[in-house]
Amino acid sequence: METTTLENCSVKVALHIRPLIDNERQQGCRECVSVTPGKPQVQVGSHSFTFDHVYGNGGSPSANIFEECVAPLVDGLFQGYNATVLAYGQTGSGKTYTMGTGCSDNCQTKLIPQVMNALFNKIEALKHQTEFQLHVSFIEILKEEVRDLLDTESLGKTETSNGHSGKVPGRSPIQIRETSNGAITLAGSTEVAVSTLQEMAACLEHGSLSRATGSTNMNKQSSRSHAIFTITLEQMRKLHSISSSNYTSEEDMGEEYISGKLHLVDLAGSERAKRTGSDGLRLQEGIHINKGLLALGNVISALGDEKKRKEGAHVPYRDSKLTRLLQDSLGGNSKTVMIACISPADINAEESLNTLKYANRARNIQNKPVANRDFISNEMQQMRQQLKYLQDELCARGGAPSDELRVLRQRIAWLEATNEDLCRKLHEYRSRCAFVGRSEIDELDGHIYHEKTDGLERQLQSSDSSDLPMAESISGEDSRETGEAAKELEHVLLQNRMDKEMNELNKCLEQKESEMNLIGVDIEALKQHFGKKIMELEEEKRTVQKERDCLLHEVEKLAANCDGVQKTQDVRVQKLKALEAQVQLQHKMKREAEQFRQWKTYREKELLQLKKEGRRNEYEMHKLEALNQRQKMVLQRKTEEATMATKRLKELLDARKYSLHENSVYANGHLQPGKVNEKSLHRWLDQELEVMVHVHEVRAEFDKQKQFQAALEEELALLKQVDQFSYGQSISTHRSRYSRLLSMSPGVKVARISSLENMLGMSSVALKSMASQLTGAEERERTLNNRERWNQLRSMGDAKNVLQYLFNATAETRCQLWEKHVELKDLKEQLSELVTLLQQSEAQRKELMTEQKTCEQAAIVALNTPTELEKSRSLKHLADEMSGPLSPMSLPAPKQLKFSPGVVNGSARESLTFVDDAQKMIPLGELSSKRLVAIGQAGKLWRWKRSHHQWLLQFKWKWQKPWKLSEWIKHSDETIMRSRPRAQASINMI
Ligand SMILES: Nc1ncnc2c1ncn2[C@@H]1O[C@H](COP(=O)(O)OP(=O)(O)OP(=O)(O)O)[C@@H](O)[C@H]1O
Repeated sequence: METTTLENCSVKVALHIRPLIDNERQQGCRECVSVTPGKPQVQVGSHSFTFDHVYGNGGSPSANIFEECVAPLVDGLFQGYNATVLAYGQTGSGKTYTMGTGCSDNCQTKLIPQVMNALFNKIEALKHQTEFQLHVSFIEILKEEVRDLLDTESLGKTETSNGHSGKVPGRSPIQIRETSNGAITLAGSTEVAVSTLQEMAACLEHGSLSRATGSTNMNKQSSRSHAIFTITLEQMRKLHSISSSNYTSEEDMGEEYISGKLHLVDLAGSERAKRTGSDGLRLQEGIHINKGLLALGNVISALGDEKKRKEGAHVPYRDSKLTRLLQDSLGGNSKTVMIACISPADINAEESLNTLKYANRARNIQNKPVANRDFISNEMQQMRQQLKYLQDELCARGGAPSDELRVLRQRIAWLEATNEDLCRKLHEYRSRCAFVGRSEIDELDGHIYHEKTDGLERQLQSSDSSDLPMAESISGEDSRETGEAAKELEHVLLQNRMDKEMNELNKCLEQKESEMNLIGVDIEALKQHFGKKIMELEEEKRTVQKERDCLLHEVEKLAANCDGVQKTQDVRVQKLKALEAQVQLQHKMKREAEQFRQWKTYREKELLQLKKEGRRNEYEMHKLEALNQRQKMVLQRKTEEATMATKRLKELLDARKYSLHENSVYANGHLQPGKVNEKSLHRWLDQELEVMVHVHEVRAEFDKQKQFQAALEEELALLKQVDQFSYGQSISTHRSRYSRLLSMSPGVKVARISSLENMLGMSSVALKSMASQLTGAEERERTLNNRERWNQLRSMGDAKNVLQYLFNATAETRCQLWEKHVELKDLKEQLSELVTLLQQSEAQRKELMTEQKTCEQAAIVALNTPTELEKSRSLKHLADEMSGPLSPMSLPAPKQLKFSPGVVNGSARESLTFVDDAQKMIPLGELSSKRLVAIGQAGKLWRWKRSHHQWLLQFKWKWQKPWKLSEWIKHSDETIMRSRPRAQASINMI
């Protein structure tokens, strides 16, 4: 196989930004990717990237991808260049959508169907000079195993209950091999020969349906494997010498064999388990997907780094099956286009940035496209000569009869024309013949006619079925004879017909005349009969007219008599009408008054309602303002924290750069090894650890911020949807959670939406800045983790030193951890004590409430006390009961109050009872003995005091401050309420 090599050509990268999808819109996501107008350039936050093409979201229309990026590869395939189209991007970014590998209905806007169309159109155009053979294969890499998507048998067997692969007994898995000339092949994969577009489309559809997909939080139909659809085109092209001027003299120079492969790759998307919500099988798949993509990233990094490339650094193709299979496409002999797919949503900013960085790096990869051509000269030449010899011989044999053939053709044409003419005439005769049959032409004429027509028909038939010599016999003479006979026959027929018509008309005339004679008698009789009838009717008419005149006359007379009566009646009728009108007016007025009343009530109600609503809105507005304020403060705090963390991280990263520089200075021999080195190593290690901790901190802040943003977005989306909720199932499912939103008035809703959007904007900015720091830092961490971190250590001494330092640090950290553990345990114990205290104080509060009620009732009863004397007596009694000192002054003596000792629920209690005038006992409540004693001991003075016509029980607490009992209870309530959040916080902490 001879190969033609093109100059180095770099991997072309096209960026495809899909529009926001429904799911993202519902979450209230905003676009965070902007395209520079007229340039293939995009910005995400402070980052800017340039590609070969940018499609969607303000860039070129997506429909141009095929023409601008893929069609040149299809053309190259016909020249023998291998090609690869690679769709790369995070999960849900639109790779499958763009490629069309998930498309069962062969949608023509996707890339693979367009490739197939272009391929077959070109084959159709070239097929007269080239022989084509097409093969397709379709494989997927699922969990580091290559599966054949076109091998129905093995797929059927491998399918397990969860729809994913297992090993097939007896069938060896597909192996990746490298041929002697370095090409990568798949041993054991099915290669289906196709000759039509439909067959190829069927292969694509069939394989797409067999591909492993599953649902994740980020994509309902997420591809769980990397899929490669490969089209192999083989051509055998005839070569002709350039000097030949015309076709016949063109000299055959042999044939050229050209082959090319086009790989159409739809990668599975990178994913974060946290966001996809994957677990179990999906998580496993995700891990494998990310591993494959990481390996691809490493290959791209190795190839994209110019320095490494020049040094001929190792490219880790063998780290995964994916990179092994794409070896030709990345840095190999293929023409490659990478289509980097991203989502424009701010929620995906971090992932999109990663994709953009990788894609940007891929632009630096240099490929060396090679055309695969071969001249199969000798054997083919021989065969061609043989063919030519045979063709010549055929020509020599077939050349003589060509004149004869021409004459024969002319004859056939002439005969066909004659035949047509005769057929037309025959048709005319046949129709006339039918007419003759109907007019009952006499037998003789019929006989003549039939004989003639039969003769003619026979003639025609003979001419119809005649072969060539027979056809020659029908010459001009025969046709003249036929014409004369036809004219004769026509004339005879016409005559007969006219005779017959004449006879018939005569007959008709005779018949009519005889009828007229018969009818003539009857008409006279009928005339007489009807004349009589008319006379009778005229007479009757006259009689009826006379009767009518008489009756009219009588009516006129009667009318003249009734005139007086009529007048009175008219007056009455008028009065009645007036009355009726009055009544109706009254009714109307009543109705209107009623309507007015109803309207007024309705309006008043409405007004009330509006006022109520206004108040409610005002209240809501205040509440919302408070909420907005609170949330803004939280957001501000979070943003500040995030900014601080990001800033610290940035400082650390800068410091690390400096320390690396320091180390490398030492490594270059500028500094003396020894103490300085040791210290700088320790400093370096501290910084490394601190960077790790800060990356962790920023990541945690980032996640928190994202959660906060997600909550805001959810609320915003719901607020926007609220109006669309019909009172049905959706409202019932959301009501409990979002009743507050559902009952919001429009004004409040608008205010809330704008405040949410404001906050989202702030949050989006913070997220973007964190994402940009994080991607850089995490990527560096990954690289360092892989190999580079420990490159700082130059000797065993350094390594030991660092190890010792690390050991000390770990030991110290563990000791601190242990101390923290002990502290935590103490805290827990304190907390449980607090909880008990809380419970006790809650019980006390309840008890005090009951007491307050009892005392208040007692005070009310005391109001009815008749004399001061009785009051003081009664108070003395009360004081005795309470075993506390009492002031005798101004105390009421509620003779009706009685304390009686008793036991309730195992504790001593005093029942306070009111005895009314009829000596009826009315229970008022209970005071625990303990409480009474406590009050008695603590209180220095009890007194009843009259103020504002109300008796209130007061006592002095130990610090001599006078307290109302209700105030005292309130005070203890507040104490409990104050201690509650602290206790709750402690519980949460534990
Ligand atoms: N250009 C686009 N226009 C409209 N919708 C799109 C576009 N690209 C993708 N989508 C929609 O986005 C969703 C995700 O697309 P797709 O399945 O192609 O993503 P993917 O990158 O292949 O994901 P995965 O890696 O998980 O398989 C689908 O619902 C798809 O219809």
